Order: sequence, then structure tokens, then C-alpha cells
Amino acid sequence: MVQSKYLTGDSAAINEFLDKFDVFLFDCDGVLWSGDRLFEGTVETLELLRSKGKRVVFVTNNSTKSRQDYQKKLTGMGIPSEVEEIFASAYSSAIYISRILKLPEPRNKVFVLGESGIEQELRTENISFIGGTDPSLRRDITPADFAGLADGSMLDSDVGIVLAGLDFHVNYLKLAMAYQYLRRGAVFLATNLDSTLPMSHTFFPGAGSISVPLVNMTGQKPTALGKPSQAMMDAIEGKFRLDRARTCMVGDRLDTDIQFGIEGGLGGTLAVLTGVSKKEQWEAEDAAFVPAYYVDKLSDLRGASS
Ligand SMILES: O=C(O)[C@H](O)[C@H](O)COP(=O)(O)O
Ligand SMILES: [Mg+2]
Repeated sequence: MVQSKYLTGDSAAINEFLDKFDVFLFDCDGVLWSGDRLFEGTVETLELLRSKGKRVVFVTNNSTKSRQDYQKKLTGMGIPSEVEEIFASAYSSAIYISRILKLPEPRNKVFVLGESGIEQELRTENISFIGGTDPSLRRDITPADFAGLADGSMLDSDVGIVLAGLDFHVNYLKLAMAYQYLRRGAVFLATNLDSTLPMSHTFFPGAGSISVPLVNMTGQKPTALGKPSQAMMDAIEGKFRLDRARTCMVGDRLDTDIQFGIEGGLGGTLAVLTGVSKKEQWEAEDAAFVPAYYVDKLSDLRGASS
């Protein structure tokens, strides 16, 4: 059975681990921070890696923010970054729609379940959309809505895609609209399928839990563009000419981050215990993915001799 090597407190093992890699792909929620609370030692740990000449790339499934929003958040937390070093699921979804799916106009409009991060990235790719943060949809469904959805008079005939991400304002009306578009043949996409969002030392509904009602109603599974989909890995490799053998994925979730790194053929994966997954999960006999290494928290890497 594959064993995960515990690095916390073992400076020789930490040095050996760091020497194996030139690039570190960092998940964000549950690794760097919990919501807006930065984990202690995160800034110093990233500074240590950069001082050793390591490239740091941020790879998040959280679709509520655009890459620009993330750059502002990182900078505000004392972590300098370039937009080019940030890959988020809203960005990879917009790229997929505009450059891979490429539905013929005008049927390439998107009905969005999600927040402004998705809207900003769709705008950047000149993709038209409705829904999302539209305040007119943040209300109870009415008898007129039932009638308008049934006869289609309330639907936009140019919508050819439903994109479901993390939506803090999801409601019955929006799910009903998304479902009607899917019944009419719209392509079903999801930014990511994380079941939960780690926040404030507990968990909240994740993006995957927003799209589940639509899966239940249609019997269809969406194409998901975040981790563990390799769409983001290919984009990162293309941008930075990665040597995958010298690249390590750092994450808190087995079925996104660690799976993403393993299926991407990276040289290694490092799990942290400050987010979703627990070590009992990868120590289980039937564990599907086992991180090559793990630490209690990211800042344990500072145990390396500088
Ligand atoms: O529900 C979600 O979208 C995810 O839990 C969350 O945002 C994951 O973000 P990551 O850990 O990939 O930064
Ligand atoms: Mg995470």
C-alpha cells in the first residue's frame, strides 16, 4: 500500500523534499487561508520558497473570484503575485467555453449559477451571459414564472450553456431556469465539483453542491473545468513550460488537489491538514489517491534549514 511521508518536524526530510521540485502549485482555500483568514506563517513560507528560486503558482477551484480579484486578495494578504501566476476555475471555464467548446453564435450565451468571478472571466473572453449576480433573480418564484418557464417566454433563446459554480445566492427560481435550459439542450458545465467549502473551521455547501439538484433532475453530469480536470494543468504547463517531474501540487483535498497532481503526472503531491481531507482518508485500504507527502500545516515547510 502506498505510504504518505510525514514531513512535519523533520528538517532533513523537508530539505530533501524541497530540493526535488522547481515549481509548487498551491491550492488556496484550506491551504493558504480559510475564507479571509490567512493561516499563520503562509507569507513567510512562500517567501522561503521564492528565496530558494522556486516558482509559485496559485491553482484554486473557488469560482467566486476572477484572477484579478485573487491577485488583489493575495497582495492584500502580503503575498505578491502576478495575474499570470493565478489559475482559477472561473478562468478555466471561460477559456473552455471561448476556445474549446466554441458554440456558434448566437447560441453560445451562458446561463450562470455563480458569483462575479465567473461573470468577470466570461466578459474578458467576450462571452455573453445572463443570471449570475443579477439581482432580479434573487426572489421567490411566482405563478407568472412557472407559466413563463413552461411556455419558454421567460427564457432567452440564445442560451446554449448552463455553467454552475459556487453561488451564495442560489434559489428555486434560478435552479428552475437552469433546468429548463438544460431540458432544451443547453450544454451542462460546472466550474468545479467540490462538495464543501472549508471556512471558519467548518464546512459549507461547495460548488458541487450547487449543481447537484440539476444532476438529480437531468440525470446528466456536468463537464467540470476545475481540479482534478487536467484542463487547468495543461494551461499551466503551456504557460510555464513545466517539467512535470519537478513540479509539486500542494492541496487540502484528496479528490481535487491530490488527484489533480497524481493524474497530471507531477513529480509529487503534498497534502496539508488545515482544510478538507484527513489523513485517515488516505491511510484507508481503499484510498483512491494518496499524497506522496503530508504536513500538519503549510508553514511546517519552514522547518527546512534556510
Ligand atoms: O466549493 C468550492 O468551490 C470549493 O470548496 C473551494 O472554493 C475550493 O477552493 P480551493 O480549495 O480549490 O482553493
Ligand atoms: Mg482547497
